[in-house]
Amino acid sequence: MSSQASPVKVFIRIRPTASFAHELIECPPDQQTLKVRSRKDSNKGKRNNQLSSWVFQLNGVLDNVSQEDTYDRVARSVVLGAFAGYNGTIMCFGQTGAGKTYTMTGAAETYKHRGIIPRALQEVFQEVEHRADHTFSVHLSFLEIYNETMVDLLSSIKKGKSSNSGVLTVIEEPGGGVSVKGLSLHLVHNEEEALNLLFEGEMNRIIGQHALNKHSSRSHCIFTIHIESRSRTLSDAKYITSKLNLVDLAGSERLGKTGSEGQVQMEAMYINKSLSFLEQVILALADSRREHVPFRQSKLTHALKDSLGGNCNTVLVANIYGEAAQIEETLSTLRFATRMKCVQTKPSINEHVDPVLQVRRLEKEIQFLKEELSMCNTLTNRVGVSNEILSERQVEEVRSQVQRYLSGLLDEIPIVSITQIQEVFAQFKKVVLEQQKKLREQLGPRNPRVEKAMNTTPSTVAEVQGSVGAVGEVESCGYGLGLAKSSQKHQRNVSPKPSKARKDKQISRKEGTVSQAPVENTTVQAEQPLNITESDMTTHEPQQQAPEEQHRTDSPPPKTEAFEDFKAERGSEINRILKENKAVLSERTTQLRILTDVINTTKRDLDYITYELRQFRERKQGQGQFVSAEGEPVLEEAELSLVMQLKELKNRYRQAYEDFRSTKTEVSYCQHLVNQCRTRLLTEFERWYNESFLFPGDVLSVLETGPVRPGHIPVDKALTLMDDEEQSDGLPHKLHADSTASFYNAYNRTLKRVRHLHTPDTSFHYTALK
Ligand SMILES: Nc1ncnc2c1ncn2[C@@H]1O[C@H](COP(=O)(O)OP(=O)(O)OP(=O)(O)O)[C@@H](O)[C@H]1O
Repeated sequence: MSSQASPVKVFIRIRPTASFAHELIECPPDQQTLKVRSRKDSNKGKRNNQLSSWVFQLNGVLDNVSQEDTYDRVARSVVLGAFAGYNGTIMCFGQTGAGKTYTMTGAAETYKHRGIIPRALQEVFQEVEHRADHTFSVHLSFLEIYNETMVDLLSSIKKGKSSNSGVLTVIEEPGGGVSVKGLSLHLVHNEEEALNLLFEGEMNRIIGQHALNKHSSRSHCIFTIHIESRSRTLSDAKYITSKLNLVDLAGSERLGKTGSEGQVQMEAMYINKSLSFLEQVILALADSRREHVPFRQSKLTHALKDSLGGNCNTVLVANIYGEAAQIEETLSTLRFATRMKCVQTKPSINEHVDPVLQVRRLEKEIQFLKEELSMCNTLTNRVGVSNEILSERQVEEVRSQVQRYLSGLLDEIPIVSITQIQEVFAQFKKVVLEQQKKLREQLGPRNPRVEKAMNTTPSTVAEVQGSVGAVGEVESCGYGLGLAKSSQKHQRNVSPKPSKARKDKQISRKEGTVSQAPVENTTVQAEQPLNITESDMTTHEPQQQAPEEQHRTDSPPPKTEAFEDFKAERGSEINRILKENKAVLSERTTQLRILTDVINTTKRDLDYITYELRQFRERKQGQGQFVSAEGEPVLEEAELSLVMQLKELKNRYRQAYEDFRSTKTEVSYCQHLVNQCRTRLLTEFERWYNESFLFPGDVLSVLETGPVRPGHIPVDKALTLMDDEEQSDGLPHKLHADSTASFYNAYNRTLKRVRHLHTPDTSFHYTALK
């Protein structure tokens, strides 16, 4: 539970005395300030006449305050906080004989002078009685730390709950709290039982005698009240716990003042040492820059770890003398108290869930839901529907249904109940996993990339089955997944849906006069110049994916999308070259068409003039021949004109035919380049797609040793594409495939050379390449 930091509350309690040093200690009426003066120069260790003064701001100064008022001001809120689930710690600190035990336990012989512990016990049991809507259990423990040894002050009491009868050890709990393993816990039902234990423990405390206190406590004591509270009204598995640590620390003492000797002196050394560790912990806690707090240095600081730096409401009572003789120790105590004020704790409610009750509650809820479901089924005439866990026989029946469904013997699996549906899914999953396993075995030794590809869950069982040793789904534009059987041939026009790009092309064909011939069959036929088409400009763009392919999750992206991505990124350069080649091809094709028209027109004109000339000559034959004065035959003007026309047309025809032939060569060459680029684009895309989404390169090489899949050009062929072309196509220009850039440069250079070979007076000029 979230909590806010709150500082430790600090009170000063002054032991009443007849010789109160009014000139040195002043208690202003606000009861929260203490002014102290001292004549002693603490640096030099000797008295002088200079007065030093200090002002201490505290949460309360208890001067001549009764035990009852002390309890009310110091302890009441902490005790009541325990009923809300907050841990609380109240501890008394101070010089030996200053009144710590008096404050904490009080004078046992007088009821009126009883201290915080008996009053807290009284309050606890009063609250237990008042809070009838809760059940409480109260346990007590009483720990003494004497000369760095932990002692269970209630170990002599029978019936105590103890996790260990041997040595006591401080253990740290998961939430940051601490507990003492082996310390006995005693269930108490009322105040009296609790007080019995308190007094029993007090009796067992080690008491010593020295100059300042006849009954000096020689140990630190932690009396703990453990409270557990559960609601009677709510059938809740939640419950809260809290513990109240009531700590009576041993008093600091100056051996010179107490005159301790022997055992008491040794005890004093232990006490002072552990109090010094306590001061170090407080200093560390008060300094926000300190990362480490040395709690484990002593048993006392370790046992008080959660009281000092944990989720606890913590209050310190610093007990001091009012006499001038103890002013130095008083100042020392007040300085410690001031530091303690800087320590922050984070009180939070200790709420728990009882696992047994939780299970019981959930069982009840399940039962209730079952009854409600059964009622629902009855109301909707679904009698006999059971949502119980399926028996082995029923599971077997579902398995059989799934098998028959997968093999096509069963059209659908009837839905019977939720549990049956879940079992159907489980059986499907089994089938998928089995198929994956088989596939792995077929692909040979484990390969992380194969694993990755295999772990991509296919969308359907059929898909998995289809991919095992059989041809994959023939995707649009001839792309295939999986291995192709040798018997399976590629059918180019399988896909029923044209891609958007293809649709666009078809629209443009309608508008123009473009042939519908498929790409593979496109060749530029020199013998049929009039049939030159633009169909070779059609790209091999992938067609629309099948719908189920599009909606697959955890599967490779549709090839149409992937191809578009590929063209925009990885294959952008080759795609750009392809586009430019196609543009040049288009331009040359247009030129070729124009030349064809010119040739045809010229030929028609030639035929016509030839015919006219023949007619003219036939007519002339009957009229005789004109001759010149020298007797040479002379052409009439009309005949001469026809002859001149004929000559000119022949020249034009010859020139046009020459141009046509060279343009046709260019078209042929451009077409070849376009095909080459396209093949390369598709090959590289195919490889990229397979490597990126399907199989790693080494698997590909295995796959590609078999027959060529539909639309799939073997990778080794693709890689040696340029070499193959150099050897086999007989092109006059060498193509260098070091990179797409050099490829394109070579292409441009070739075109320029072809252009240069043409005579400048040709009627048809090449458009400059970009
Ligand atoms: N506020 C008080 N009113 C009346 N008597 C007091 C008060 N404070 C202390 N005393 C008396 O002073 C004596 C010493 O007190 P106490 O034993 O509580 O000191 P202490 O701090 O516990 O000493 P030590 O550290 O040596 O155990 C006791 O006789 C006690 O009754």
